[in-house]
Amino acid sequence: MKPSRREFSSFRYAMEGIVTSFKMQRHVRFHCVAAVIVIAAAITLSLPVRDVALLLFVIALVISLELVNTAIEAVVDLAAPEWHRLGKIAKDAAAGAVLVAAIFAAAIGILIFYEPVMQWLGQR
Ligand SMILES: Nc1ncnc2c1ncn2[C@@H]1O[C@H](COP(=O)(O)OP(=O)(O)OP(=O)(O)O)[C@@H](O)[C@H]1O
Repeated sequence: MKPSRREFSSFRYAMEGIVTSFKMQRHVRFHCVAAVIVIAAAITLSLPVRDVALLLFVIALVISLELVNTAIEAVVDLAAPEWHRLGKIAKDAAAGAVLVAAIFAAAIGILIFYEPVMQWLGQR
């Protein structure tokens, strides 16, 4: 079935959201660069498919939460340009969600990469 014009527009708007977030937020850029490095390292070290799948999952989780964080920041700035207690709660909680995902993603990365990296260093 051919995608309709409406579906194509939704996809284009979603892509615009990703690109805008990438341009606006240095944390999004940082996590995208980190993701490319992690994927390149996983390919170089020929990690098992399940490990690569888990890495792709946590990368998607962190970057998705970064995009949600951008959305919440924009909505708060629109609704409460001046300081507001609820605006602070919304922005801090959204940033906290990214932080929690990033910490667990780093922990998963260490667990997955530790042994292959040690083996690789031992061969040199
Ligand atoms: N309208 C507001 N009302 C209350 N507190 C706010 C408001 N705007 C920002 N803050 C506080 O300032 C912090 C930083 O907000 P800001 O919008 O500058 O995002 P940021 O964390 O600097 O993100 P980035 O650097 O990715 O733009 C928030 O986490 C929140 O604690």
